[in-house]
Amino acid sequence: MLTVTGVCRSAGARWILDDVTCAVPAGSLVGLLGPNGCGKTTLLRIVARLAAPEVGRVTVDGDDVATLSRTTLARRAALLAQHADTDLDLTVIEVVLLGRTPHRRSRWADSAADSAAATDALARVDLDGYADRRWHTLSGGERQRVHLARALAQQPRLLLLDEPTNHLDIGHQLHLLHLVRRAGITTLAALHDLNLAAMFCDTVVVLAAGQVVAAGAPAEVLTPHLLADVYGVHADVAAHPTTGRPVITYHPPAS
Ligand SMILES: Nc1ncnc2c1ncn2[C@@H]1O[C@H](COP(=O)(O)OP(=O)(O)OP(=O)(O)O)[C@@H](O)[C@H]1O
Repeated sequence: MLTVTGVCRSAGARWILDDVTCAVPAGSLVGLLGPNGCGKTTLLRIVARLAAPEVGRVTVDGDDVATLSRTTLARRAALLAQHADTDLDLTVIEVVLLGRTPHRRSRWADSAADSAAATDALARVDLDGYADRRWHTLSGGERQRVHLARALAQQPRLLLLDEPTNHLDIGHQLHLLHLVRRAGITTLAALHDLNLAAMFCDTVVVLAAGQVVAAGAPAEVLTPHLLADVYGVHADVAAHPTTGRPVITYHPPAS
């Protein structure tokens, strides 16, 4: 389980996260929503301890992340960053094996378990046969899937995803979120596509200007009123005939 309690973070003279409290129950997928610049990436980075909060606390399975060693935290939590890239001339399997770093017994050799975890992770993102391809020859969507494979190979208890469906075609967007949901890993995912969030997330947390303005089941939170308030858009929200989950149809802006 992930808990975030009273987290504040400033940049210059303003708060970019202002008293943020939220939780991701064990095994659930929580969508972190909100418009550009509302603080989603900053919050994910604080949970991954790439940035520190000025106030507040983050715990993973009961332990304050500030007290965990880098290796212990890396064994527990994997972050798929928004603009993950590498300039190194690596093959796909070498990138995926980077996810094994916190588990390695030897700095120099991959164990059978490392190789098995990496090969399995590549298959799960639908990239069998890509192991020996060079990273720089991959398309944007293929790179995104390799990065997810790296995070899965890390075998984390907590998965932090920053816009994981970026660059992916609709088939792979659905496949990725289905995969994440079925993996049963405690996951906090920043998402811009509200229909995908509604389809896959157990609950959603909506940030606006660094504050939590709504949290709960997608059907409770994703109302026309909230979409107008937070995103400034007009939309109809209907219940899916089979799942009951919200389906959003946007209206073009009035000219
Ligand atoms: N180092 C920094 N210095 C100044 N401002 C910053 C810094 N880091 C983030 N910000 C600002 O904090 C706010 C939150 O940024 P953040 O990247 O967390 O937003 P986001 O919700 O992930 O946005 P997006 O949906 O566009 O990716 C933005 O206004 C951003 O410009």
